[in-house]
Amino acid sequence: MLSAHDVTRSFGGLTAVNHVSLEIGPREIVGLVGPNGSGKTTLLNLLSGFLAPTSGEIRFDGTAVRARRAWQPSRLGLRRTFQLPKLPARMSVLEVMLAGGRLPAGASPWRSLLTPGAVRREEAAFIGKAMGLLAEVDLAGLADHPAGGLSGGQQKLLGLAAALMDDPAVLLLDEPTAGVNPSLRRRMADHLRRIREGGTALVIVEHDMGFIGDLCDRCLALDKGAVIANCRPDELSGNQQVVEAYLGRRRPGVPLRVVAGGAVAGTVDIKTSGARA
Ligand SMILES: Nc1ncnc2c1ncn2[C@@H]1O[C@H](COP(=O)(O)OP(=O)(O)OP(=O)(O)O)[C@@H](O)[C@H]1O
Repeated sequence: MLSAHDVTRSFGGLTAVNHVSLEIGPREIVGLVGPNGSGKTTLLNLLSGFLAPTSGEIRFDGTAVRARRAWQPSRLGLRRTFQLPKLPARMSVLEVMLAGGRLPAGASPWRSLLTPGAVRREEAAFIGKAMGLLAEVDLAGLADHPAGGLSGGQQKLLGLAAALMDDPAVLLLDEPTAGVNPSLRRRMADHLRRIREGGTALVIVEHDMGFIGDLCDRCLALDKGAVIANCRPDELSGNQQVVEAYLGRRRPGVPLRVVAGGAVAGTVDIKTSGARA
């Protein structure tokens, strides 16, 4: 459905994404993991049509995704969230939601004049959908508040809810759990599973390996811009290349610090901080 064909993206002399080819299938949940600076966000930007590749091509259902035509990726059914969302501060939470979706057909002035009852019903359904999505992320009570007044975690949740207004075919999420409290993280995981059941494929950049293990069917691990593993989340810790990417090359006698645990039994939490051997 969504695919990358030998995609490279450079910034000056730095190659952030290096000859990556991949395929995301319908209703798949795929995690993008890797150490800091390994190219995850750049790859997400490329897949979502937010950034153009230096070489190679991104395709969605056979159509080339064109970053230069800003409206095209979302028309195709690709939506994304940001690591640090920049929401219009003065718009209310509900207005941000309504701006996230395509307007009902009633937006046409002629239709509003000729069939006002039908238009009112469509608008009520549109607002009802927005309120339902806000309720899923505990923000329905803040619908009239300015979006700029929300906490960082709440702004991320609003970004997620707004991205769902159009029922995207593929939703790409950049670190969705950063700044979100643990109980809401669990609800977010349930919510993302329901989104998949509704027919949307998910690509998730995330450092929380418990969240990844809990949710993803498959993981792509990146190192220095290249894909070094394409496997189930529980297979990551047994992959020597992945372990070395996180921890650095093993010196003789220095144990690998891969710590079992995380949010779900059987998943593996690869600790990155201060762990370079
Ligand atoms: N717009 C840009 N201009 C120059 N260099 C960039 C730009 N965007 C990313 N890079 C560089 O590309 C490399 C990959 O960055 P990227 O943000 O994709 O990594 P990441 O895996 O998402 O990192 P993190 O986990 O820390 O968010 C880094 O060296 C980064 O400095």
